Amino acid sequence: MQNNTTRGFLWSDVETRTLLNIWGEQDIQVALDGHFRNSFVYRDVARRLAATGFERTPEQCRVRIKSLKRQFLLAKEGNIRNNGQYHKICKFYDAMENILSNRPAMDAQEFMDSGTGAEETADCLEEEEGEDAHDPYSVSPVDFRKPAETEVKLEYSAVPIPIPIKVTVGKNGTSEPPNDSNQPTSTLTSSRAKRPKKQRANFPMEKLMKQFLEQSAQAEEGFYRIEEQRLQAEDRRREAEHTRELHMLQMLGQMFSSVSSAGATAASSRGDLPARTSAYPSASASPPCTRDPSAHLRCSPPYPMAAGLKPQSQRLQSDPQALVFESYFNHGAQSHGRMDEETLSQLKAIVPALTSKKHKGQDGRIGILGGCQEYTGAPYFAAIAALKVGADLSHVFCTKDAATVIKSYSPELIVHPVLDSPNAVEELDKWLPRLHSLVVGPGLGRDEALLKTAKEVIEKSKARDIPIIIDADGLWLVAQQPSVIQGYQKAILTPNFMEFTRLYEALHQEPMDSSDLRRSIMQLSTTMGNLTVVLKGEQDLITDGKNVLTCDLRGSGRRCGGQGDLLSGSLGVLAHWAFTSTAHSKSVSPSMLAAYGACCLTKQCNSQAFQLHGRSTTTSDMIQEIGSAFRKIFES
Ligand SMILES: NC(=O)C1=CN([C@@H]2O[C@H](COP(=O)(O)OP(=O)(O)OC[C@H]3O[C@@H](n4cnc5c(N)ncnc54)[C@H](OP(=O)(O)O)[C@@H]3O)[C@@H](O)[C@H]2O)[C@@H](O)CC1
Ligand SMILES: Nc1ncnc2c1ncn2[C@@H]1O[C@H](COP(=O)(O)OP(=O)(O)OP(=O)(O)O)[C@@H](O)[C@H]1O
Repeated sequence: MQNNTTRGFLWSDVETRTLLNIWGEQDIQVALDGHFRNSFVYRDVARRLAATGFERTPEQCRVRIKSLKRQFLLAKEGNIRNNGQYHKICKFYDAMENILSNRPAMDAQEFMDSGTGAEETADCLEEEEGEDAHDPYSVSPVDFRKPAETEVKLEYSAVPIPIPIKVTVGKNGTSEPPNDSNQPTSTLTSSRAKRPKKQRANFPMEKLMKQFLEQSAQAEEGFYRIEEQRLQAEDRRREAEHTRELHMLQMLGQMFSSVSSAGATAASSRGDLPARTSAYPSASASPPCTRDPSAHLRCSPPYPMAAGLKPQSQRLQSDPQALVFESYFNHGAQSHGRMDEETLSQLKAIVPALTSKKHKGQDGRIGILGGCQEYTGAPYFAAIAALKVGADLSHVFCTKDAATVIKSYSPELIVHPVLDSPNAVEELDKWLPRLHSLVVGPGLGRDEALLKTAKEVIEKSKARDIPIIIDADGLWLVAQQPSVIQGYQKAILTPNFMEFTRLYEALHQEPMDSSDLRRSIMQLSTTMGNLTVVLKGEQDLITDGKNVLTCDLRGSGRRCGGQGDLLSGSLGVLAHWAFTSTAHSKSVSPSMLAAYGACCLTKQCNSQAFQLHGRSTTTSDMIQEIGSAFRKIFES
C-alpha cells in the first residue's frame, strides 16, 4: 500500500534557524499561545521568512516547527534520563529551549499524546515520529546557501502484508529464518520495508501451493494405505469366522448322524421299521416338493412314512393343501360312502396315460364357443383351463372384436374370429369334425344372432355326437329353447344358482323350491331327458336324474368371477376322456364322472389359490393351481 503523504521541501540549517528566530519572536508566540486556529500566524511567519529570502508556504513553516518541537521534546526527555547525551540529536535544542521555556504553558506529554499542540490546525498533516527524530528534512550545511530549489517528493513504499501460512519448510521441518542477518543496524529502517519483499520472493504463492498439494497427496496416500490394511484385516476376520462356522456345522453333523444311527438301530431291533424302506420307487429318488401356504417349497423328509404303506389320507396329513382334500374324503365317505370312493377311482381311470405313442391332439381338441366384445375373459379361462387339465389343443370361436384380445392373453390358444361372421355356422362346421368336445356359452352374450349361431352349432355338434357342455349364456339359450339340447345324452349343463332357477322355471312353469335343491335338480334333469346337470354352489350337486353326486370339497369364501368358466373348460376335457375311456366300470355315467371330476378340481384350485393369495385370489391364480390340484385328485 502506498502512502502519498508529501513531506515538503528540505530545510537547510540556516533556513531553519531563520524560521526559529521568526517563530520565537514574542508577538508570534503570543499570537500562537491560546489560539486553536493558528493558520493566520503561520501566514505571517511565512511572510517574514520570505522577507529574509526563503520562500515557504505557511503550511511548510507550520510542519517544520512541529517537527522541531517534537525533536526537542524527545531530546529533552532523553536528556533527563541519560544525563544530557540525547540533546545532541536535536541540532536546534538550545534555540528551541530558549523559545519554549518562555512560553506560558507547554505540557510535553500532552503534546506527544495528542500529536498536536495548541498551535496546530485541525487539518494539519500527520508526521512520523521516528523520522522526525533523525530530521531527514535537514540538509547538510554545504547546501544551505542554496535554498531548496528542487522539490523532493518522498513516497513511502507499500508496506507488505505478511502471509500467515504455517507451512513447514526445510528438511528439518523448521522455518527458514529471513535472510537479513547481515543487515547493518543503520539500514534497519529501510530493510524493514524490504524484508517482506524478500520473504515474498522466497515463498511465492506457487511454491506454497505446490508444497500444500504435495502434503495433501502424501496425506491421502497415507490414508489409503491405512484403509487397505484395515480391509485386509477385515477379510482375515471374516475368513476366520467362516472357518469357525464350518467347523461348528461339521461337529453338529457328526452329532446328528451318531444320534440318528443309534435311533435306527434301536427301532430295527424292536422290529418297528422295515430297514431303509422308502415311499419312493428307489431309495435314491428325490422326495416330492410341495408348496405350503406361504408359497415356499417344502420337501418331505427322505423317509416320510416309516413303512411307506400308510393310507393316502395320512400321507396328505402333513400338507396343508391336502387337508382340504382329506376333509373331502372324510365328509364324502359319510355322505356317500362307497359311491365317492368308487367315483374317485373311476375318475383316475379315465385320465389318459402320457405316452410317446400319441400324436398331438389325441388327448383332446376342445372348442369353446363364446367370447364377444364384452366378455373376453370367460372364453379365455375356459380354453386355458382345458389346456392345463390336459387337452392338446384349445380352440376359441368368438366374435371378431374379441379375437385379438383373447389371442393377446395367451399364445397357447387357437382363436377363430368367426362367431359374428355371416357364414359363422359354416365356418364352425368345418372345425367340428376335429373337436372332441364343445363348451357353449362362456362370454357368448345374449345377442340374438349369436345365440342363433350357437343353437345351430349345437345342432351340428349333436349330429356329430360331440359331448357338449352348456354354461353361462348357453344356458340362457337353453332356457329360451330347451329342445335345443333336450334328450342329448352327451350334454352337460353347468348352471349357477341363478341359471338353474331360470332353467327350472322355464321348464316347469313354476317357482323352483330352493329348500330341496336335490329334488329340484333331479326334476330338471329328468325333464331335460336325463341330461347331466351340475348345480354349482357351496356344495356342487351333480345328477343325471337317477343319481346325485355331491362335491362338498371345501373351496374358499372367495367368489371371483370366472370360476365357472374354469369348471366348464375342465369339464370339456374330462368329458372327452370319460366318453372315450374304456377303463372305468361304467357304474357312474361318463357325464356324471366328468362333471364330478371338474367340480372337485375347481374347488381344489380355489382352495389352493386362496391359501396362497387370500382375498386377492383371482381365477388366473386358480388356473395356476390346476396342475398341482389335478395331481392331488387324479394322480395321487
Ligand atoms: N371375465 C369375464 O369375461 C367373465 C365373463 N363372464 C360372462 O358373463 C356373462 C354373464 O354371466 P353371468 O353369470 O354374470 O350372468 P347371469 O347368469 O345372468 O347372472 C347375472 C346375475 O345373476 C345373479 N347370480 C349369479 N350367480 C348367482 C348365484 N350363485 N346365486 C344367486 N344369484 C346369482 C347375480 O345377480 P345380483 O346378485 O348381481 O343381483 C348376477 O349378477 C356370461 O357370458 C359369462 O360367461 C363370467 O363368466 C364372469 C367372468
Ligand atoms: N357359495 C359357495 N361356496 C363355495 N363354493 C362355491 C359357492 N358358490 C359357487 N362355488 C363354486 O364356484 C365355482 C363356480 O361357481 P359359480 O356359481 O360362481 O359359477 P358361475 O357363476 O357360472 O361362474 P362364472 O363367474 O364363471 O360365470 C364352482 O366350483 C362352485 O362350486
